[in-house]
Amino acid sequence: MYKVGVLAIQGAVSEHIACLDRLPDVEGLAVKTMAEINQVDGLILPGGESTAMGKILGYYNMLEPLRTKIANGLPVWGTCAGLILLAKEITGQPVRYFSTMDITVRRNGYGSQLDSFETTVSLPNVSHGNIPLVFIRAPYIEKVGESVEVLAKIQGRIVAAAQNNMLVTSFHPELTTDLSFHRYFFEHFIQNRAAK
Ligand SMILES: NC(=O)CC[C@H](N)C(=O)O
Repeated sequence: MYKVGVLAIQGAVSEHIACLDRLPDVEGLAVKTMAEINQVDGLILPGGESTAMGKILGYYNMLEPLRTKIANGLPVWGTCAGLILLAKEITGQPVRYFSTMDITVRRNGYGSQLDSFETTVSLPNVSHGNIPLVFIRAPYIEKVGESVEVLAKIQGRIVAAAQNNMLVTSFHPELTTDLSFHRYFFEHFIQNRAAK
């Protein structure tokens, strides 16, 4: 049984856990402390509000130790606000959080009119069927470094990417019934890594 944590500070935590628990061999756990994070095989940074999560992580002195764990290879998947926490650059704002992934992200990148929308995409590398995507005040990735793999683009904008042990999506797979991205994170970032 693999343990996958969901950082339970704020945001869409229980939805991710429900998806993880539907995967064979996976137990989803809400994690709040470094002691709890040290027990898991992988970590999801959920959607929510990156500013609030960053402040609380700072308040509990978790930014540095968690950054070190991610830099040392902890498999991590940032959805939406979680993507912002991992980005090295955030357009128009000086504050950075873990700053481990070589991407430049634009917060609330779809503006007020298209604050939230849904679409579907075909990503043969991730799943055979069409994948439903839910965007909620979503960021998008403006620029990626050389060692970043772009996984998905919508309307010409990068919305999913990977680098080493890090996966990011600007949408919310945990708000759909489709498990493609949860399975992809588990199989490619956690299970394969453990087998190496
Ligand atoms: N759904 C989300 O996670 C939204 C992210 C939020 N707009 C932020 O900037 O942190």
